Amino acid sequence: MKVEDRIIVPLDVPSKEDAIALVELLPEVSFWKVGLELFVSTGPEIIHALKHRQKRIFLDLKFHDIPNTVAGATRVAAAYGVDLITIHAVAGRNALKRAAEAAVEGALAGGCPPPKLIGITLLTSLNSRDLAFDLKIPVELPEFVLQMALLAQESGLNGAVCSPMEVSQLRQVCGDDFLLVCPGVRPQWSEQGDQRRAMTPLAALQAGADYLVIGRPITAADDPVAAWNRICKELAATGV
Ligand SMILES: O=c1ccn([C@@H]2O[C@H](COP(=O)(O)O)[C@@H](O)[C@H]2O)c(=O)[nH]1
Repeated sequence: MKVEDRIIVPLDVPSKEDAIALVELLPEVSFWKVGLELFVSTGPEIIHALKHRQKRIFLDLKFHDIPNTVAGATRVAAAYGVDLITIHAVAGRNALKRAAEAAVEGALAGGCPPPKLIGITLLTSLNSRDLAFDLKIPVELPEFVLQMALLAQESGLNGAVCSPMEVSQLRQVCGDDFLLVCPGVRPQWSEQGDQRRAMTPLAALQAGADYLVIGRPITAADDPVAAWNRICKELAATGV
């Protein structure tokens, strides 16, 4: 796969019009992420619009609820024919297992291939201090992320979302077939914003990430096309 096809760009915008404007501005982006803001605004309309343009879709709604509710939401989302769906691993083993079953049922009902389900381990906007002092989780951050990834894997999910800082450990323990998707990716020339566990695109890929999620360094740049080209050029130059 070409390196640019391993970059997922989030459509973190408030309307369908804004989203389509970005998609048309960046025709070389093949994989787009639809998150909470856009989906709350447009519902499945944006999914249909992206599919109509032959784009791959990461539906990042981060389901986190009781098993019956997570399963119901996953079943409906899987029928849209999206490629990736996120569920918080802390929803628990039963919710994750029910989601894995529901994804297959939903895809069958929608007549499309089942999406890959990936578990959120720990949001990349959180650091060790947040984990220990605010969330009161008495486990070192890398260990917590690993345990959440293993829970996702044991429950039948296809992969996990983690920061580039944990990807190498997860790759080693979870194996090559477990999909690792990394937000918290920042080129050296961009601002960190609210990301707390960030690394560069090259470092994330070298550590073993399958996909990178890179948003504001591209979409909030003065010239998004130039920012996209710069990231792709920098990666291509390294031969990753
Ligand atoms: O742990 C997570 C899970 C999801 N995200 C999402 O990724 C993008 C990152 O956007 P940037 O603009 O590159 O920060 C965003 O849509 C988040 O909802 C994450 O950042 N961390």
